[in-house]
Amino acid sequence: MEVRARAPGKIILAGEHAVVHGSAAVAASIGLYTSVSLRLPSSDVDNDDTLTLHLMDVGLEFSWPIGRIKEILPHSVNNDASSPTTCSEETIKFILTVLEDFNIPEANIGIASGVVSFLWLYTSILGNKAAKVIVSSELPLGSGLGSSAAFCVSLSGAMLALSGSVEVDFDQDGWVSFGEKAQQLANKWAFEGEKIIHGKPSGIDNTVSTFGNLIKFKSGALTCIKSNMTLKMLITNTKVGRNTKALVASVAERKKRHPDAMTSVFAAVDFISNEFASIIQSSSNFDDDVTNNEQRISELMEMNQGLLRCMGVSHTSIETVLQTTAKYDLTSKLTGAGGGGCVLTLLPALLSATVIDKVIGELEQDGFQCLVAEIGGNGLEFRFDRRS
Ligand SMILES: Nc1ncnc2c1ncn2[C@@H]1O[C@H](COP(=O)(O)OP(=O)(O)OP(=O)(O)O)[C@@H](O)[C@H]1O
Ligand SMILES: C[C@@](O)(CCO)CC(=O)[O-]
Ligand SMILES: [Mg+2]
Repeated sequence: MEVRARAPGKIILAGEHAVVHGSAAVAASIGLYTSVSLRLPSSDVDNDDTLTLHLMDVGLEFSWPIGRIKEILPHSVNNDASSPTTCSEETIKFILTVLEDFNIPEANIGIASGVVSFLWLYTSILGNKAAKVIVSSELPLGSGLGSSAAFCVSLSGAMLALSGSVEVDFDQDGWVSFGEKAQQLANKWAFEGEKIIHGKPSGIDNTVSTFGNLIKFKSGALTCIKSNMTLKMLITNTKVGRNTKALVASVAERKKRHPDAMTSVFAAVDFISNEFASIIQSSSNFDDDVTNNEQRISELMEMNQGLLRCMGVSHTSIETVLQTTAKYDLTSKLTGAGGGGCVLTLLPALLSATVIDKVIGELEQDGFQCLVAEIGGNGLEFRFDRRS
């Protein structure tokens, strides 16, 4: 039997990093997905008694005999899909040493934490069943668009769908959402996966990937934002690689060194995110209101970027994007963990297509990659392939 699941990436409109320290943040899902195909053997002939993980985006395949899985992760014998549990530091370190056998190329070394996350989720949710799992993504990996969360959410969704622990309708055609209870459980498991990749995640990325749309998030609590404002953002990928875990840890270190100053920075971000959320929530479609709201949002983005600089997570490539877009009177801020990765630029509703083309042309000439993605679409979805 085969199930497919997909989960979207995200942009953070305001509040990244500060959200890890209890401030509010605003995020939206984007129409770029990570997809998982999970196939359990349907007959003994099919069953070669191995667990295989194929990561298409990096061209790597991992495979373990089920006997080895039981040795590495003995909890797989008594797994309980209904109660999400945290993988201990000790177990993470142990699995990382086991993965040394695969000689993961240096350029893809960050993938190891994704594989640990996969193994933890798989053995916790499906125990030690043989299976073939294939992951592919439309998202750039490690660029601030929530690829790690989309990875963990889509895996958790596919695994839960075949676990027997959530109700799923096998008879529906096309992509369907899970019921609320199953969504909550997938989100909790994905958070456990994110902990392995991020160290200390706030939970905003897995939450927006699971539930989709526009959300405000603070101290683990989600508020859905209903907005009729058409927010248009240009996403520019600086293509400078970075690692969210290291950046989150560096902000925590800075907070230890300057607790009062950093607490004030986080408090300022909290005000910015709350104001951002209330503007997009209350917006009307009258031209004057739209322009006024866009000006306010643009100022909040500028302030948020300044505070992200205070946290030490901007980068020369990000500053170059900011300077280029400023030439066209456009405001930008980094999105996600920063340190490279992606930058958002607000595209006002009345901005002409000619100007947009010019900005994109100039950014691409600098070697950056521009993406235009739909904001605020669906979250986690699944579908069954009845032929298998
Ligand atoms: N499609 C994928 N295939 C394999 N591993 C993936 C995939 N997507 C994400 N990962 C894992 O997630 C890691 C990247 O996560 P990281 O949190 O650093 O970046 P991000 O999630 O793209 O950005 P941000 O957290 O700032 O939104 C990869 O190194 C890998 O371990
Ligand atoms: C940098 C951060 O705030 C967002 C990464 O997309 C980390 C997190 O909230 O887990
Ligand atoms: Mg991430």
